[in-house]
Amino acid sequence: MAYIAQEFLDTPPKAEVRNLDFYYGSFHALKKVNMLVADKRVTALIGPSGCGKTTLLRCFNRMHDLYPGNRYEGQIAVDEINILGRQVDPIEVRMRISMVFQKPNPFPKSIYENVAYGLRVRGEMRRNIIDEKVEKSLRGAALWEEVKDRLNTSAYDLSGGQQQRLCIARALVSDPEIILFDEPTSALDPIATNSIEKLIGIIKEQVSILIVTHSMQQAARISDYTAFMYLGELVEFGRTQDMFSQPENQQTKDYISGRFG
Ligand SMILES: Nc1ncnc2c1ncn2[C@@H]1O[C@H](COP(=O)(O)OP(=O)(O)OP(=O)(O)O)[C@@H](O)[C@H]1O
Repeated sequence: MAYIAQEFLDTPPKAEVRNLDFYYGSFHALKKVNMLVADKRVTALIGPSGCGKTTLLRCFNRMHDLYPGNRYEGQIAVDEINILGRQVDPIEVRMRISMVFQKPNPFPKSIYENVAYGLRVRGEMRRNIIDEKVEKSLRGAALWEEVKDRLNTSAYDLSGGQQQRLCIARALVSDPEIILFDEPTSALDPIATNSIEKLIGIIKEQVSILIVTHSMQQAARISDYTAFMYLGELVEFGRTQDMFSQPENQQTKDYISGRFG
């Protein structure tokens, strides 16, 4: 899809994907993707299985760098700096842009240590600062009241929904500018899903959010903008309301109405 004008958004773009191609070895997984991520808004990535949603999401925090043979071409500019640039440290990028995965994946540590870990690896040693930030992040993830009296117990003793909120607290602790969510509720029941969706609505007041979802209802409920992908291309990008009521592209229309995928 061609370049999207910044004026299209109701807030300035936090990130801008420009002519992005991505290759897994010789497999061309993303093809000239252009997209905007509006500041303090939720952008949903939708499309049939294998279209490249997760691949695109992972470009944003340089996850692909962990495997040899992967290659990017093009740019993802965050505040006008290309985070795919060779001079940019991927570890730095992952502090600014954190990720929450499909399955809750707490570390085999206490609730407290799960959140504190991100601070410790950055060299934070001051106990009072760590305490403060752990509490703030757990509050931000709507988990504090449930765990404040058992911070030193194992994260594995939490329910799936609580574990996912713990992972959100872990993502929040580095004060990220963008949070990437890869199907964050697909392993959760409807009640836990509802609480994560509500939470995303609150977090977006502070942070820009990009979310991959297979649920059209979820995209419609929580996102402000939606990007529809197909076979590695970004086919349509628009305001979620418009996209779901009057998609411009026939493929988008077919997908949204459940006619394929
Ligand atoms: N590590 C890899 N090596 C080679 N090809 C890969 C790799 N990971 C993904 N692919 C391929 O890249 C394409 C896009 O995959 P991706 O996981 O991004 O799709 P997706 O839209 O997120 O799918 P789903 O909705 O099923 O999670 C697919 O054809 C997939 O087979």
